[in-house]
Amino acid sequence: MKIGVIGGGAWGTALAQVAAQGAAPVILWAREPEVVHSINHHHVNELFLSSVPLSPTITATDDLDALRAVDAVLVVAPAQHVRAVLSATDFGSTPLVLCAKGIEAGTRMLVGEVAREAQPNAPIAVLSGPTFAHEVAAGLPTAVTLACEDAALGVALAERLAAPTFRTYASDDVIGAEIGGAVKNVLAIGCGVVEGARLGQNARSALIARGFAEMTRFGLARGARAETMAGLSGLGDLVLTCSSTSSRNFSLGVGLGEGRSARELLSDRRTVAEGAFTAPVLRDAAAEAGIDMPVCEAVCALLDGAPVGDVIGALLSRPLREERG
Ligand SMILES: NC(=O)c1ccc[n+]([C@@H]2O[C@H](COP(=O)([O-])OP(=O)(O)OC[C@H]3O[C@@H](n4cnc5c(N)ncnc54)[C@H](O)[C@@H]3O)[C@@H](O)[C@H]2O)c1
Ligand SMILES: O=P(O)(O)OC[C@H](O)CO
Repeated sequence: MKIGVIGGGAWGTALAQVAAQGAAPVILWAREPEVVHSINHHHVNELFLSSVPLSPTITATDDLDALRAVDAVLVVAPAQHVRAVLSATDFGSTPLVLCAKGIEAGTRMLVGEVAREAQPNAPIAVLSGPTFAHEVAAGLPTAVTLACEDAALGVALAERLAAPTFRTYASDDVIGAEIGGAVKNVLAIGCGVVEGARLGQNARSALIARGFAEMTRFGLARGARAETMAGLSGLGDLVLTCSSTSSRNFSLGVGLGEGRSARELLSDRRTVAEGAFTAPVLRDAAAEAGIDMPVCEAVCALLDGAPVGDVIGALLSRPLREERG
């Protein structure tokens, strides 16, 4: 199975490296000419993942049509750009493995829904889990969920993408895998705020647990399974992303907690913090569906510039309730 990758950011590059194990040829589309040049001439992605030498069997291109000849395409553009890249060419019935974590602004669609609209003939799978790109590219042990409604295709993709240090777990819960990845980015911003404002480890754990309850409520309402929310692509990724400044979302939250503005923190950055885009979309989708998501609402308020003390005070002064659900 020849693999193509859309997106030459850190994650697309790391996944290309995984797919190139055993000297398999991989073709990667990158938007930035300097990324194409750096990979083809120096076997490294200087711009987004300079820490790891890449397999010489990875070829970069600026021509999306070059990916029409592969057997499966990993879609690793940021969530807000997936529609544009998938609308630029016709992938026919080539399977698309969606690796972005977010919800599209405006439509409130998950990336899978966007992909089905843009490429109606392509079977869809989702790859998600606790995966810092630099660790995966360095060959550190990692496990992910590979969700696909077509069980046979899911197993084939899981086997093709597995590597000695990259373990894939097949699932048929596509929506659950997507929702975990999208929601954890928003919660990671909240945990970063707790860190930046020095609110303590107790507060961070409380936020992870209550945030997980929100993620699960939202997931179940959209048809996800509880076991998926508690798995690699849900709780697993939530814990990772809420624990480390290696996370761009957590780091954004740290900056907010230190009193800097989202506008300042997000200006001029080349790398993506998906949670900043997903947070208001998630808040609105939850409100429309009558799903209580106070932590996500708090993150939106912080992104909008509300003082940390006011937002935390409002969260803590909510009426006491049972923990259940
Ligand atoms: N980095 C990780 O550790 C990691 C791990 C798992 C999932 N992800 C997810 O993968 C997706 C991509 O993140 P990343 O970390 O590879 O990106 P990145 O932050 O390393 O790089 C930014 C990417 O955005 C692309 N981009 C910017 N503007 C664009 C546009 N107008 N159209 C198309 N592409 C554009 C750039 O070309 C580049 O590929 C995100 O949804 C992220 O949540 C990232
Ligand atoms: O750096 P972040 O916050 O985008 O997180 C990267 C991955 O999603 C972690 O699994």
